[in-house]
Amino acid sequence: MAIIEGIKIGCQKIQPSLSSEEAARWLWRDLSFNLEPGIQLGLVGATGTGKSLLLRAIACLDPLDEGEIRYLDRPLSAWNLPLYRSQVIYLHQRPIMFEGSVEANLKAVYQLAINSHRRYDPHQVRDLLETFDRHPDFLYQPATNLSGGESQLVAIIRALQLEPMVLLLDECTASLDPETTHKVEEAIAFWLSANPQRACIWTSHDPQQIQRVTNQQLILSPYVG
Ligand SMILES: Nc1ncnc2c1ncn2[C@@H]1O[C@H](COP(=O)(O)OP(=O)(O)OP(=O)(O)O)[C@@H](O)[C@H]1O
Repeated sequence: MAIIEGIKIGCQKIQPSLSSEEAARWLWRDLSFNLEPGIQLGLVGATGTGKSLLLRAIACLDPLDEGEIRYLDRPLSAWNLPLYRSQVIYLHQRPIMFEGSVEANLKAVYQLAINSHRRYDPHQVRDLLETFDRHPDFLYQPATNLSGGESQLVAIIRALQLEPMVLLLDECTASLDPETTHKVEEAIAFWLSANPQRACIWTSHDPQQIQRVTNQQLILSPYVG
């Protein structure tokens, strides 16, 4: 059974400056896909074809205009949203950091009611920091002063510590150097291998990365209606 299934989904781009007939055009339509367990799916398409929008729709952050997305064979509307979002995590290219230290940012997710049964695990976090060659003192840095790449690392650790089932990786290594990018790819592969039911979707502007890490690809083409 697919973990996530898109059934004839469509999304329109709203262009308020245009006349009403032209104002809404389909970015993608009649799009169907399956995300199977164990798969790293590459979402491929030119700039502006709606890759981020598709990941955000899967994460239930943007609505669809047509069709249905299902998680574990149930429509997203049938899921408790916080529970769904704790299992299917979207990683933004420019993650938002809260005021406070890196560690405060990592701990913040445990204040959500859906994670109240979990505890922040300093050993797990230190292991992840080590994986990414970060000194433990990194935890005490003010998170709002981090570089783009450092913020991406914090966002990746923040997600991995929650042991989600699906990661939606939206150019999540775009600001990292090649060596750290490889370490992130390895950490994602390790996370995936720890549970055969897990899967992830990558977008990247680096075709080599898509070739390297993904074992299936979904090509988004501009919709011609
Ligand atoms: N919620 C939304 N509803 C409709 N259209 C949107 C929405 N959010 C963004 N768009 C538009 O959809 C188009 C596709 O944006 P998106 O960021 O998904 O593209 P992308 O394929 O990820 O591009 P890139 O490769 O540059 O990252 C853009 O023109 C954007 O303005």
